[in-house]
Amino acid sequence: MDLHQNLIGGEWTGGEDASDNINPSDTNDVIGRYARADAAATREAIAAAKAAAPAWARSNPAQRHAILSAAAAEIMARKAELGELLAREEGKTLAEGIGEAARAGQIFDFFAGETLRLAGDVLPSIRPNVGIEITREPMGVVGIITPWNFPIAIPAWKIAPALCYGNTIVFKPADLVPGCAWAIADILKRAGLPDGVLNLVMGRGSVVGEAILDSADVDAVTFTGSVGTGKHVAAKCAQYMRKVQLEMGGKNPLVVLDDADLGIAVDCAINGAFFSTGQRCTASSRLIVTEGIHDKFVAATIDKLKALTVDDARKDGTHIGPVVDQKQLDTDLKYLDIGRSEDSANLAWGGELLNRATPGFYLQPALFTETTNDMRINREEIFGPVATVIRAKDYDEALALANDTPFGLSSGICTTSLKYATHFKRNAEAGMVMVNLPTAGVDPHVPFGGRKGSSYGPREQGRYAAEFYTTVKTAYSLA
Ligand SMILES: NC(=O)C1=CN([C@@H]2O[C@H](COP(=O)(O)OP(=O)(O)OC[C@H]3O[C@@H](n4cnc5c(N)ncnc54)[C@H](OP(=O)(O)O)[C@@H]3O)[C@@H](O)[C@H]2O)C=CC1
Ligand SMILES: O=C(O)CCC(=O)C(=O)O
Repeated sequence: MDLHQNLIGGEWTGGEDASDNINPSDTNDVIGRYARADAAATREAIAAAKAAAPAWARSNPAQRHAILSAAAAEIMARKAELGELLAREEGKTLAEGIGEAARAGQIFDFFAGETLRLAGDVLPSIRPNVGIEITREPMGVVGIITPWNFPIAIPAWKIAPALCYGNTIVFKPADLVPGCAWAIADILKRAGLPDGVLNLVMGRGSVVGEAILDSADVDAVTFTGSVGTGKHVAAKCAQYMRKVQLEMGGKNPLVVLDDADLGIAVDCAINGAFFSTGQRCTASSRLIVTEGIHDKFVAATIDKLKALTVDDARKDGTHIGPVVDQKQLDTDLKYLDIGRSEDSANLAWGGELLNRATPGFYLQPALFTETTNDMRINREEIFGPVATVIRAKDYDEALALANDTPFGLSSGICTTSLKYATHFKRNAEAGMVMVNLPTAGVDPHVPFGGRKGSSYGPREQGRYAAEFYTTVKTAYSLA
């Protein structure tokens, strides 16, 4: 079986230690073998990124544009193949996998354009004959640590802006999904990225991740993953006074008001809570529903859930693929038990393990009703196909419940009232607000991120990405 090596200083290298990339829809299916770097190899990658940094920082916008555009074009041209790889290694459905690959292409395309729009300010000083220039410079070496749930889009939305703004990279993808990460590195190398500008170091967080965090030569770290690891990353970065950006969990509410269009509300709930097997930090895990529509909404949602097909991610007709691995499945099952043990909570549908033609991590989507916001299933991120319904007496109570969470990533409302939609947009304590749309599923060219325990540091994506990937310089000169 082909060994996929790490990319360090422009050379494909390593692989003495390697892991099998396993298909969660069929655990007998090994996608390939992928190298696992150790701390020494990670330090080499950091040294390569450091050595490449001055030249890349001075590279001209046309060169960066050409490379990012070529990568975008190749990702787009290969979106079906890359989407299939994604579905095979992560368990998203084929349609979702292809959609995510296309999104990665759009992100590279966006930042290719941004290379040609880099700008600064020229200002007069309050002193006579003095001029001021405000410019943005790259941070230097950026450590990129990504999770398993968006194996191509999240690396794309960290790598593309890092390169656009002139940084070099040490990229550590999640150990569970090295396939898409390797494909991106391969595409960028062939697109003409100079040696050492992007270094791929696959392997474990406890080894590769720690080596990145422990290096004084890494100037900034961007991380997406769990709250626990995120806090650890932030603490380590503080020791080095290093810039850090964290995207972590969510416990995103979808408020459904009496005046909502029932069809839209149910579609938003099904999509937001259960698509991508609920493994999205933007998933609508809390459905907050007012009294007048509650019973109709629950009945219609369960009808739709009954019609969903849970099966092999790449099979025609599959709506929901498997859970990503045994560890995440165990977490989902643990929270199902926690929910079942709550006094009032009622597991109204789902939660059963499913057998399919191949051995995989198949779990029936689950809906708890009659839950209260203080239950653990409503406080803690589950990250699986499990959602809850919470009753609210009116809009004011629904808004208060929506905001009563340690998280603040995405918040949604289904209503036909302009008054409530407008009030919710202003008062939802979240980085992203959705009106009559699922809480998950965002555009590639606008800021992404949250508040409270969900995010830390500057926003990702769109032009706002410049805040993290650059540092501002103010230069004064006597005319
Ligand atoms: N907000 C989000 O988008 C995501 C949230 N999660 C949440 O996290 C839970 C657990 O998922 P998990 O994959 O374990 O999340 P982690 O936070 O552990 O993993 C995210 C990334 O951090 C790496 N990492 C782990 N430990 C360290 C460390 N000590 N230093 C540096 N990097 C490290 C991981 O490496 P490795 O390759 O070893 O995993 C991975 O690349 C999920 O159930 C879910 O609740 C998970 C994924 C995404
Ligand atoms: O909902 C989306 O489109 C993005 C979600 C995401 O980035 C995540 O779950 O990590």
